Amino acid sequence: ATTATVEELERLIEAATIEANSYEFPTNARIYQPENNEIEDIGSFDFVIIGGGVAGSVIASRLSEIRKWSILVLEAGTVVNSEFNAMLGYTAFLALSDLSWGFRSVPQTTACLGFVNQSCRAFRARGMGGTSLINGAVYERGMPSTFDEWADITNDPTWSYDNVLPLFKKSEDFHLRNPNTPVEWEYHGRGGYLNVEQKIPEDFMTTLFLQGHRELGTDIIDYNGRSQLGASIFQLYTKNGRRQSVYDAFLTPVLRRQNLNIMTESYVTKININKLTKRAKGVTFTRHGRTFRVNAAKEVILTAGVFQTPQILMLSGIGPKEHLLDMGINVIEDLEVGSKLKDDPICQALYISTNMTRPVETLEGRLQQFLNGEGSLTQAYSTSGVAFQKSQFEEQNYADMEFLAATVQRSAFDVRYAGWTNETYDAAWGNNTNAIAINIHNVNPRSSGTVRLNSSDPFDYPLIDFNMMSDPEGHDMAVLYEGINRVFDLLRTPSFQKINPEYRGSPLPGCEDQQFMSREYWYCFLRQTCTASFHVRGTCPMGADPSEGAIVDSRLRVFGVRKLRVADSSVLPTSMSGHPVGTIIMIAEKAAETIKSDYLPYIS
Ligand SMILES: Cc1cc2nc3c(=O)[nH]c(=O)nc-3n(C[C@H](O)[C@H](O)[C@H](O)COP(=O)(O)OP(=O)(O)OC[C@H]3O[C@@H](n4cnc5c(N)ncnc54)[C@H](O)[C@@H]3O)c2cc1C
Repeated sequence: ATTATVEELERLIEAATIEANSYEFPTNARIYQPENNEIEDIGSFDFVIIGGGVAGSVIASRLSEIRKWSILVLEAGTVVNSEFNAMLGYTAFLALSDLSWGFRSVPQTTACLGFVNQSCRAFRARGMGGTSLINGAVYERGMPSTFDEWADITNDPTWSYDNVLPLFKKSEDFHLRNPNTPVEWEYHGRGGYLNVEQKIPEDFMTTLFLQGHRELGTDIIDYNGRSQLGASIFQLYTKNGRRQSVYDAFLTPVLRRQNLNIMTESYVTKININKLTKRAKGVTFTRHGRTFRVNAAKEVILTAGVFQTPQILMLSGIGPKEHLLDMGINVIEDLEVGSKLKDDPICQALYISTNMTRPVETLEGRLQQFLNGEGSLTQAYSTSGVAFQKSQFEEQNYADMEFLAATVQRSAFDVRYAGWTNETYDAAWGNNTNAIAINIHNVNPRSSGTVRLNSSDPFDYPLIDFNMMSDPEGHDMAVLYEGINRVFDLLRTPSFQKINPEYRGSPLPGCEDQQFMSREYWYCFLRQTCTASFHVRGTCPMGADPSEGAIVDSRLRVFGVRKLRVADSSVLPTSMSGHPVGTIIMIAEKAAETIKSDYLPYIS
């Protein structure tokens, strides 16, 4: 609920627009640098959690249920409490604000070629709630068989879908707002911390998207039910149309717990590990120009996200031996940390002209709708239709393509947000009018990249190399090209034909030598326009064998180091074909249950 008025929201939007259009991203973390070399000890907590993001918030909430345990969360950002942030419709503005770490990839050679410096944006947020402060709030779990595969990879049946489904349900409070959405109730939870709902009212484009898919013979499904394959409507973890960060959902209700301690603006530089016993003893962090050391009586739990979790491990001596030695860091454990970075390439540049006229909506009208929990500002994407499909190359039963429909307008802001070069954007846009875009994700790619240290200085940003669409067999490119053909199939359906769709892009810079709209042209188009979808994972994958690249075991313990767990997006051992927050929350729930069973003998 809010007491804000339309006028107050208008003022917030004005201020955020100015900030988003002028914000310069930091290129390092020097704002956290201490003023001197003194280190102050601040005592001991049972569990020290590094990073109060999605996973960190869930784990802190669940561990602090045990009143005799003291919990400390160290988070680099602050607690964010702004009415502006509640409006999902302004999500892109939040990524261009000081909530954003401002990471970018190193220059790429196989994707993001039409972006400034051939670099993909790598948005991550700081603040309690982590990247859920700036994300699209889509709630999705992936295919049930993903988790059976995780059980095989880890040799641990507790990761099978039957065993993790109760954890998904435990977190969830599902509400059916749009009755057109099929729901398989047995897969949904009620009464959990995380409200899940759909945007209302359903917009024209969503209805059209579903109708077009029906005409192609695609089932309309609950993608969080028994199968993910089909077309559907987004499930969002918003509450009455307002952003609900994972901090809002899991920690705000329990802040009164005396054993729960949260220190914001606290930047962790190192996990302190006894070199002889290889036991994590505690953590060093900086805060307001000073350096502190805190002891972890039971464990250190690392949830600093997919880029900074591996960075902190490497700074602490856990990582690929050669790389650590190059950086002048003493090696405590030689593990392939940061060596399997994965993100899903997304092509958002397939703009299609239509004869659709948009309903005229005033800002005041949209804000009024938002205050009633409805309308375009309650969702990050312009429409709610989504389809998960299998390409001809997918040998198992996973979705490897995701399609979203968007209504779009030519906008300098989009260029800035995505990091396009103007030339590529202008050519992709071409002569479009009343455009829509059908976005294509490859949600099960084979290519992977790396996260490495830039130096041994904890205030340098890590080096992020996505290396998307680089697999030698060309599988990822072939899937995306099939995606382009499927978009044109959708546009040929009777429902879409009514809006007179037409491709009116111009030849892209760098692709002039290819015959326009030939297969070779589209391959070039994809390399120029595909970028990261921010569903990054896998920098510390879970597995059974560190010699095969696993960093944590099935109980999320770092191999070879005692009293240290990793429990965030870094540990996903495979893709879960889509938007990861639902799965990361489940992993965090499982981490908390595992820790409880390790320390409390009466819990099995
Ligand atoms: C623009 C955008 C849209 C997205 N949309 C969706 C979506 O709709 N649905 C979905 O499922 N996923 C979405 N995602 C992805 C999703 O938000 C992330 O996968 C998820 O938040 C990762 O959770 P995490 O716990 O691993 O890390 P985070 O949530 O990123 O949390 C890590 C926390 O650690 C803190 N931290 C890092 N380093 C330090 C340090 N040295 N010291 C102290 N604290 C530190 C950070 O400040 C942060 O708060 C989106 C991402 C982006 C960027």
